[in-house]
Amino acid sequence: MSQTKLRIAIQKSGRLYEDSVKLLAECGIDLRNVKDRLKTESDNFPLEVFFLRDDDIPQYVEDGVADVGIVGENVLYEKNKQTTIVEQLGFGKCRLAIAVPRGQEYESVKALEGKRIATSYPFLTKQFLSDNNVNAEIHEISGSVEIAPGIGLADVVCDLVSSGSTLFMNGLKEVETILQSQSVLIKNNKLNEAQQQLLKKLVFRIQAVKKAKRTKYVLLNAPNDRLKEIIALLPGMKSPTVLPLAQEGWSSVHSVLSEDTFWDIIEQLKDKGAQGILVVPIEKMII
Ligand SMILES: Nc1ncnc2c1ncn2[C@@H]1O[C@H](COP(=O)(O)OP(=O)(O)OP(=O)(O)O)[C@@H](O)[C@H]1O
Ligand SMILES: O=P(O)(O)OC[C@H]1O[C@H](OP(=O)(O)OP(=O)(O)O)[C@H](O)[C@@H]1O
Ligand SMILES: [Mg+2]
Repeated sequence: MSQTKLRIAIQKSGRLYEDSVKLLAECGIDLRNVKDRLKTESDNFPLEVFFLRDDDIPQYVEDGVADVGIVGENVLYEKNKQTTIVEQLGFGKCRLAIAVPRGQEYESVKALEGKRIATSYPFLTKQFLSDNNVNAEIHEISGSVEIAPGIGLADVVCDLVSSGSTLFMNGLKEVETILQSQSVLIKNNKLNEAQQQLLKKLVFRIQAVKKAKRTKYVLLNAPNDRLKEIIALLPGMKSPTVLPLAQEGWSSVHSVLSEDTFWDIIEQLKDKGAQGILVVPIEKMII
């Protein structure tokens, strides 16, 4: 009997391609010949990879042509297919927003009444308008949305924004955020037992990579007479490791710190007499 493989759909090229392939690599999954291929597989994990347009990924996962997929929440909610989010992946962060010409006054969503809105996200735009009881005309276009007001195609746009520089360059200002988005791993709703087991393995690895990215390994030298205070500042995975230094009266302390509290704790450690603080990245973190 042939071995079950998990089939994953990722973007063929574009904003999510590199991060998706990198994530698989960080999970220790080697892919054969990625370049210019529409399909490939791994030699060291039972995984087949399909490279697709991101717009098609939710449909393929709903249909079970692919078991799982990596796609932006913006596309996932726009396509409105029956799939389940398994894990947020933290890349491709952007927002879907409404923008109007910079010189135009805008007080509330009512200002959109009767306007022509250019967007590649008709479903989400319609939903936003109807939630706000606004009637407007939607013009669906597949790209270069931000130039629409400048060429007389529309009065307003609803498109993805990250740094805001595309809006700025086209003389537009952001007035409403419809959705905050990042890439997510989605799954088909009817995976069999074998597929679910493989997905569990993949998610376990993804979570270990994600945790490691949020944490740092810290090594420092502490004077023994302040060791207690220094240890009290450090969480560690269970508790910090303490080893005697060759120089009497000093210890080496090792711990794991989360990115959120990192700088704050480092400052306090210095105040308490810690020296020679080394901060090292962690590749994987399994708790
Ligand atoms: N400026 C941005 N910053 C961060 N993430 C973004 C940005 N623009 C888009 N994204 C995210 O990346 C995804 C892919 O964007 P991209 O521009 O590559 O899409 P596309 O041109 O529709 O690609 P495809 O050819 O696969 O249809 C978007 O759906 C969104 O989730
Ligand atoms: O706020 P910013 O940082 O300027 O990013 C926003 C732009 O990024 C995306 O397009 P992309 O550059 O991916 O090109 P595309 O039009 O080919 O999708 C999006 O459609 C916006 O146009
Ligand atoms: Mg697309």
